[in-house]
Amino acid sequence: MDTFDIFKQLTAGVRFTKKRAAPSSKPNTSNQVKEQPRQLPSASEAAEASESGDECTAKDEFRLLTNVTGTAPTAPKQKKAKKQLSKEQAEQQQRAEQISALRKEHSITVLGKDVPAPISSFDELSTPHFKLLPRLQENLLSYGFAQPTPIQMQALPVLLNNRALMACAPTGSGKTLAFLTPIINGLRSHKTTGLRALVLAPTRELAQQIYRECAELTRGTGLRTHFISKVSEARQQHGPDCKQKYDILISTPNRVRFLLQQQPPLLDFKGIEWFVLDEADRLMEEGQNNFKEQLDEIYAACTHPQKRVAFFSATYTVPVAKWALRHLKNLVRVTIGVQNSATDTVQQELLFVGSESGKLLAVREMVRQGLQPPVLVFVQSKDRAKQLFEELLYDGINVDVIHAERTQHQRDNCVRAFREGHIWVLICTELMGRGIDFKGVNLVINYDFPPSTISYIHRIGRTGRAGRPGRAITFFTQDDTANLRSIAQIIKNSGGEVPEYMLQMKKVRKSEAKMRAKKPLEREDISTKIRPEPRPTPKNFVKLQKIEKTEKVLKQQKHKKHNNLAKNGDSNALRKTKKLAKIKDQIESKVAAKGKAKKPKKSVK
Ligand SMILES: Nc1ncnc2c1ncn2[C@@H]1O[C@H](COP(=O)(O)OP(=O)(O)OP(=O)(O)O)[C@@H](O)[C@H]1O
Repeated sequence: MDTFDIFKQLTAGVRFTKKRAAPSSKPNTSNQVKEQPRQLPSASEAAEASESGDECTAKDEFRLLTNVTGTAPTAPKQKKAKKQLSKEQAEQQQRAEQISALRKEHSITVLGKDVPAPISSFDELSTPHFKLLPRLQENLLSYGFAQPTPIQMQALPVLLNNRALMACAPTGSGKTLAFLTPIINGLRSHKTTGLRALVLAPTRELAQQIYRECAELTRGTGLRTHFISKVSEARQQHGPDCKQKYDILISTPNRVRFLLQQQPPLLDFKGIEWFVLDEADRLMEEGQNNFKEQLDEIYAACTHPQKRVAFFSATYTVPVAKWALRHLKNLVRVTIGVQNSATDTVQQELLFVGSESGKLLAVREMVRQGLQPPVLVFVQSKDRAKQLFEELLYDGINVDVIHAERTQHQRDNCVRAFREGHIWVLICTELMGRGIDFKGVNLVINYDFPPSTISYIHRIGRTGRAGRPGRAITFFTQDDTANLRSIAQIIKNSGGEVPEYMLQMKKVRKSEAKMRAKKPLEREDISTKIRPEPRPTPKNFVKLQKIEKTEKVLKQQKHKKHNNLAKNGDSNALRKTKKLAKIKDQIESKVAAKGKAKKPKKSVK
């Protein structure tokens, strides 16, 4: 009598039901692997194994039905009968275990049915299973990367198998390459039919950066990529008379929507086969001044029945995941590490600076002790960016500033100068918080406390990219304590040290956190100057400057008339002078009135 017969006798008359084991919260721990010889399956073998669903197999578990009354004695603990596996089954099981081990090693978590196996080297992409274009493979290898990053390991096979993807991986972990490679491979060669791939990013700077990477990767493939810089030029580049047809378009939602809304529309998205969102959670944000509405319109214009959709970001919010689950068929979700966490290559510090004026003192002290450029400094608004720029400029620091009020040309120059090392300290707003890949940023200073944990993760992710070490210092004052606890928690989760009291602080209500994310704190101006009189608001200031300039011109005219060099314009000039003097008076009295209502500014010196 073998174990099976004993088991049968003991359980006679008892009904069993089969239940799947609850999914583990930890990635891939269900198939605990004993030390295997570290030989990985080839990509095609691995893909087959995982397509057969092996990595999803949960342990079967028998559960006695509670309402069954039976006379059978309680069965003593039996050893589970070991099923004899065929050679083929044993090989399959071994492959599945290796896949699971590879995922575990790189903290890859997958959700979805029959998720393709990860690759462990770029060479695997040239196997017949993936059919990577030889030229694309060449371009990929020309980067000289030793191996794919974890997100590339898993996202590449998923997208090359034409699955919808929602990918979450830390900042600076190579997500751009993970979505561009499958697009290029899918399109294969140039066609004159028009646009077939659309990549959207929240800022022009990020879209331009993706465009540059795409131009590198498409070298020699014949594929044509376009980046919409100015909508005014788009008519020639995309209008009905345009002869040049592009395959891939990279842009921001507002530019694309504007072109779609023209009559007739300047873009045709019927042929879009690849729809990719970088910084997807930002693009899916709802509400005023957010992208969701524009995105809905653009998505609706992409009517190709087989379009592939991919979302990438370092952070995700619940509504985005819900949207993806509702709208995307055959979705695979990939997470590297812990969702919504900071990259562990950044050494993070929180620095109490007492008050607003303490921030300037802290920066100056850091400069005195020796800053290691390049340094990025984040402030919460363009006005504050301008103020800090003025201060640091007078300190003789090689500094520049980038914000939405600067012209596109100025913004481009600024980014270029920072990339090339001509600028050492770049002051920026949230505009540069996401996606921008400045190589080798040594330090990020959060001069103004980030409005949310999501913003914190992206801002500090401008350093410590592609496995390099980085450092981030976040200033805080008494006014910033509301978000302090959650950011301290992020630091702790990524291996940093924070004082215990911060973790014990009271949690803020969700509604308050949301409000803070939308509306930053009002802060005292950044200034060390003693200003006896309030400064005019920037708008009035520009107006006054203009008036003063015109007055100067009129004065010159008057002088010319006096010398009999000009015969006209005398009465005109007089009238104009009077009018300007009146406007000037009005502005100055307005500014003075505002100043009385305001608190007098504190000064550091
Ligand atoms: N396999 C790789 N090995 C080493 N470096 C890589 C690899 N793939 C990409 N990189 C480099 O890593 C850097 C960051 O890549 P990328 O900008 O795509 O990051 P990201 O994940 O999109 O970051 P973010 O979330 O901040 O947008 C780039 O400079 C890129 O060239």
